[in-house]
Parts: sequence; structure tokens; C-alpha cells
Amino acid sequence: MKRPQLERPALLEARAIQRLYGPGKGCEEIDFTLHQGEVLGIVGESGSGKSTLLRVLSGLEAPDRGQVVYHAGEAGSVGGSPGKDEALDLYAISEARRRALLRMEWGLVHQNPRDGLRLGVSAGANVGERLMALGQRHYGELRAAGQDWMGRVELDPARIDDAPQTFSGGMQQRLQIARTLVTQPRLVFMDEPTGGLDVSVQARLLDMLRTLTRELGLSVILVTHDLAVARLLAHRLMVMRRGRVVEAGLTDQILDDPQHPYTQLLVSSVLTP
Ligand SMILES: Nc1ncnc2c1ncn2[C@@H]1O[C@H](COP(=O)(O)OP(=O)(O)OP(=O)(O)O)[C@@H](O)[C@H]1O
Repeated sequence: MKRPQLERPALLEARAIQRLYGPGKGCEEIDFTLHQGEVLGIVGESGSGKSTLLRVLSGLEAPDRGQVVYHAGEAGSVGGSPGKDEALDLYAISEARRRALLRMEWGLVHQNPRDGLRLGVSAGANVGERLMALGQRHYGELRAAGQDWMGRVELDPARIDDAPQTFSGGMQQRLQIARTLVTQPRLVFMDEPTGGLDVSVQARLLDMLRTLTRELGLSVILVTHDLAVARLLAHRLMVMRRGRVVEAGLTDQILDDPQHPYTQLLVSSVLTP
């Protein structure tokens, strides 16, 4: 697996994050740095706090304690000066600026594509909509981008005018991915992107996601309970249990030589035939 270069600049930092609904429910003492071009997998069984952490990291739910710091500042980033790194404390900036980040610099891929798509408009409009939010208005170019991205996610571009409801679950998920990536987000959050799909559909989608993340050099925070998905996509892993990170490190190291008894259990229960 291709390793991220360590000297790459930081993109997102979690500093002592806590969001608890009750003892062990939610997440606490979360510290890590995501570097540009890196895919970080957050794994753990159901209820371990993965989704809670993702909501906090992606600006959807404020933590009780701690900070999420996003390094903006490249040319074109929201509120940043060209070439200058600017560390934004996600929950200290205004709600409007946080929303602008989500719309313009980040992407969110939901487990259920229906949460990420607009079902009432065509496939092409779903892809073009985020570009329009960035100021693109040229109809022909929006349509061309829609067709191009449908092709990239292995959907038939001839179906550009079809409504997402007429697509299968796996096709809807590919459309959601096209809609998310068309704006070339600096940071992508994925919540169980292959969950809820048939195994054969999952395998194809996973293959496509791996190709896209590599080709585009995407920076991704990926939540999954599926260690096979984590193995294929993530450079690094954080293993969560009852809201805390019990083990973190390079993916191969964690899955081939887990140190924490919980990780050992998780790995043996999934990977051993
Ligand atoms: N809004 C909420 N109010 C109260 N408790 C919550 C809320 N959201 C999550 N929890 C609780 O926090 C714990 C962690 O939930 P979370 O959804 O983050 O786990 P998860 O690892 O993502 O699980 P899954 O893989 O099943 O989605 C669970 O015990 C859950 O019941």
C-alpha cells in the first residue's frame, strides 16, 4: 500500500475531543492529525462512537470539549488567503463559515445515498448542483461535468436526465460519490460508504473508491465497521471502543499485528475463516 509522506502538511486536527451522551457513549480523549492526501480509517464495532466522532469532525455537532482545527488558506479556500496556512477552530468560526466549508471545500458521503442526493432532480443536476454552489453557471459545462463524472463512477452518461430513484442502491451510491467529488473537495468524510449494499456491489464500489482516492490524492476520514474496507482504503487506522481510541497506527500494522486485546478480537473475528 502506498504510504502517505510524513512531511505533508496537516489538514485537520482533533485536539482532546469529547462528545458524550452518557458514560462510554459518544467519544472522548480523541487526538489525531490528518495530513493532506491521507486516508484515515476509524473502525470499531457498533456503538463504539465512530459516527459521533465523524459528526463532530465534519462540523455537524459541537463537542462538549476540545477543538477541531482545519487548516485552510490555500488559494480558493473559504476565507483563506492564497498560499497562507490559516488554522480555523471549527466551532469558534461562525455557523455561516462552517457551512461554507462543507459546501465548498469538504464533501460528505453518507451511508445511505438518499441522505446525500436530491431525489427530485435528475442525476446530472445532482452532480452539477455543487458546482453551481461554487459559482459555475454555464449550462453546457455543467452538463459536460455531469456526464464526465457519471462516466468516472461507472454510470451510463446517457442516463444523465434520469431521476436517482430509477437507479439501484449501488448506482445511487456511485452518483452520491460523483456529486461529492465533482467539486474536488480538499477533505472528504465517508460514513460506511459501502454499507447496506450486496457483497458483489460492495466489491465493485470499493474498487472504484480506491482508484478515485489514489488518482485524486484525496484526504479522507472514513468510518467503517468493515475491516476489509479499512484495509483497502485507509493508510492509517484508529480503533475505537466505548468512545475511546484503543489503538492507532498504520493499517497493515494494526490488522496484521494488533496489540490491544480488543483489536485482536476484532481482527480475529472478522479475518479468520
Ligand atoms: N443523539 C444521541 N443521543 C443519545 N445517545 C446517542 C446519540 N447518538 C449516539 N448516541 C449513543 O452513543 C453511542 C455511540 O454511537 P455512534 O452512533 O457514534 O456509534 P457507532 O460506532 O457509529 O455505531 P454504528 O456503527 O452502529 O453506527 C451509542 O451508545 C449511541 O446509542
